Amino acid sequence: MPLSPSSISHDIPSFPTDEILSIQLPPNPNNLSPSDSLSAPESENLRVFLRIRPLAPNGGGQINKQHCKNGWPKSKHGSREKAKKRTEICVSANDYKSVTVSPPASLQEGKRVKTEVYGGFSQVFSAESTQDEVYAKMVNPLVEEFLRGKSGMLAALGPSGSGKTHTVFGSPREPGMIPLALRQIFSRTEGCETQLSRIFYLSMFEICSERGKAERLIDLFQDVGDLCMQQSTVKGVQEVSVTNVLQAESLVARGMLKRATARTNSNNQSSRSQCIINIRGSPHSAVFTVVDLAGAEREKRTGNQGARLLESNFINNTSMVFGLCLRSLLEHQKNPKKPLQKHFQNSLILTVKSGVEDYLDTSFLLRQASPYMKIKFNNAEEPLNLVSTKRSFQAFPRVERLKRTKLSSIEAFHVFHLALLNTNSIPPVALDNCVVFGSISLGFSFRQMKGMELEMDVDFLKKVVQTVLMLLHFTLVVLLFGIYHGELMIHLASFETEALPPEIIKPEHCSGRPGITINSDLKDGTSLEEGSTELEKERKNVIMQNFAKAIWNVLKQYKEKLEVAENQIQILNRSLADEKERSLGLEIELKDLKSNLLYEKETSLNERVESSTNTSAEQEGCQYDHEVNNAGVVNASSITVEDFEEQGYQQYTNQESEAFPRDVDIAEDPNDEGTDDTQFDRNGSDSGPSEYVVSSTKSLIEIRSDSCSSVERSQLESEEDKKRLDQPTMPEEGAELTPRCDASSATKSDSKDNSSSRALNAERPKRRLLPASSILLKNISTLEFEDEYEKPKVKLPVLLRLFD
Ligand SMILES: Nc1ncnc2c1ncn2[C@@H]1O[C@H](COP(=O)(O)OP(=O)(O)OP(=O)(O)O)[C@@H](O)[C@H]1O
Repeated sequence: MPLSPSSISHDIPSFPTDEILSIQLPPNPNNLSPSDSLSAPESENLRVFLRIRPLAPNGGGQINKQHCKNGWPKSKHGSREKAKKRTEICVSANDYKSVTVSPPASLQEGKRVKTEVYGGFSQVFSAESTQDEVYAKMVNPLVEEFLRGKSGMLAALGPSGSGKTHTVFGSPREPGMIPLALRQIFSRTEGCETQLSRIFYLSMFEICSERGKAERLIDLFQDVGDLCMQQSTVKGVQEVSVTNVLQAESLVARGMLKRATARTNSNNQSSRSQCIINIRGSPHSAVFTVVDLAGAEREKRTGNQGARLLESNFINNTSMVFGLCLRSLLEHQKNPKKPLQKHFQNSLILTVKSGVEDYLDTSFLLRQASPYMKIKFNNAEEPLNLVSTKRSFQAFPRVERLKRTKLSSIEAFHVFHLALLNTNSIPPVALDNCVVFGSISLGFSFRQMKGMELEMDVDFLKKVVQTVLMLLHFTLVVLLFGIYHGELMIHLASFETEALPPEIIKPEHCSGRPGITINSDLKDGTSLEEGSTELEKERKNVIMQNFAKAIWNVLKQYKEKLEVAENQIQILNRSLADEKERSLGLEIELKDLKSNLLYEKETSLNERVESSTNTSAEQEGCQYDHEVNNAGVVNASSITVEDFEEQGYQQYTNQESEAFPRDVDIAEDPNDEGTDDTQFDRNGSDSGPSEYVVSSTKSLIEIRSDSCSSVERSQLESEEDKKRLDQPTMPEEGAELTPRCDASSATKSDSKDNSSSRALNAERPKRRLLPASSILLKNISTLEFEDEYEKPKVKLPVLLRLFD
């Protein structure tokens, strides 16, 4: 049973892109920090402290008896009520981790503001807490880390007059975090043997607004004019070396004197700038940074106008952008696969005022900042010397350049994080104006978009792989291998390793990546690099192996399919040869049938002609006793129907009657010669058909034919003849022919026979024979035929169609 082409299976599997892409790979060592490869990262939240400023005897920080220069005069209306309010508080510590914020009664009624509890702080410092307590719990760990070589940062954030500056710098009676830290630093190094180990470098500068239009960077230790910012780096900041705590404290005090402050309705000595202080151990050691941010202000509260108002706008903008940056870090928490790497010990101190008048400021800050506690970092242990390496870099790339560079999200966060935390160069830039922060934020969005681009690339690649393979199968497997393992990997690699700013290049960023080198003096970094390179090699091997396996499976499947297809082709070839043989046989059969048909036609025509000849003879008065003894086969190949029709029936009839034996017997009873029912009376040789009177009531002509005759054709012809017979000129049955020929005359005229009849027939036009032949055909059609080719005749149309 030959297989039909439709039965061939076409379910060739598509390229297993999904299988390949779902291959589980070991983690990329490039994405791991050195500590990751050694031990599980220690996750840690951003430490957020809260300090509640006590109520001032005169009403918090609003101690003005005389209104400030650039502020609206305070309204004296309702001062009694306000004095009463000053004794009320809006925030109180529940325990060392949470506070309750209660709105004033007036707000509770009108605006349905509810009491809120904020928890999760690293430590809540109540209004009664002292500077030492705050230092001990908040700054002491940072300083300890700093002395062990790990950088750290503390930033103070809060509304104006909430005690940021008081906390950071303090007063001579209540020294703040900086003086206390300096004391601790120098006290710990007193026992050191070498002088060098007791030298520390201090720098202090501020970023303030210049009439609300631009930012100014001012070195607070030296009068060297405004600092400039090059490639997002503050250039020209002077580091002053100090060898004892007194030097350091006096230096800081001098800087504080220089810092821009102004009296506002909220604070007698309100800071008008962001102030950054760096303490560095040695040229190649960690940095401890403290940031005293300018507090957000409410115009209504401060009553600022003019230059103060412009300052307020600047301060509020920077505070807002700082908050946005922290929120970006928060957003990053949603991606559990890419935790933030923390290279610095960092803390945030929130300061709030506890007065009921300050409810809005306090509530707003806590609402805004409490989520910051959820910011998580993975502790990334940093080699001691790395800080110094970082320190040696002078240029931090411009923000514009960041937009062009390709970084993974994690690296983008490194940029931001370092911008936030690396106070050697970044915070001055990061905090100086909203544009810089905004740009960093934009840069981050750009990174996220790049991440999307990567996903799109993978999806697109999948589609391309599937589509192209459907068309080109094997040939493109190799090419796709190149695309997948070459371009995609290259893309990923470039995505990850596109030039990082040198300042933030860390061993975990650089190891094993081409084009990025680590400072050769980093012994730890070098070993890490080697280990990481090996890991990456191993990872690449796994990728290659898995990919090769997938390709191998595909090729195997295709080979099987190919074998099946080849078998099917062989089967089809065999069945095709059989069909050809069959068709050849049928062709031969058809030829035979054609020749038989032709012969039959000729036979029938001959009979017609003979009949007509007999009729003519009878018409001439001669009664024929026509007996044909010859039997034979017509050589059909020498005759065609067309020739026959062209040359006339008669001619062929005559020739055939002589040349070929006939298979047709027209038997007539010799005894009935004289009384033959078929009598032809003839008036003369020239008599036309109109003169014939045929008596055919007892026509006993028997025609036996061995050869087949086309029934259909006979029927058609008989129909034509019928029409002719039905013509009114036809004689009726029983009608007698006149003149009548008797049998004797017919016998006599037998000698004349053929020659004379031939001559007559040759002259006689074709039409004149028709009535007689029609009669004959009519009779023939009523006779029974023994037709051995009956069956092939039925099949003829089918065969003919086959050879069309
Ligand atoms: N914990 C505290 N104990 C006693 N007095 C405090 C405390 N905190 C702040 N003060 C006092 O409150 C006043 C305002 O404090 P401070 O100047 O530090 O506020 P600030 O947050 O820095 O304001 P700004 O943002 O306007 O600079 C100061 O006179 C300060 O002495």
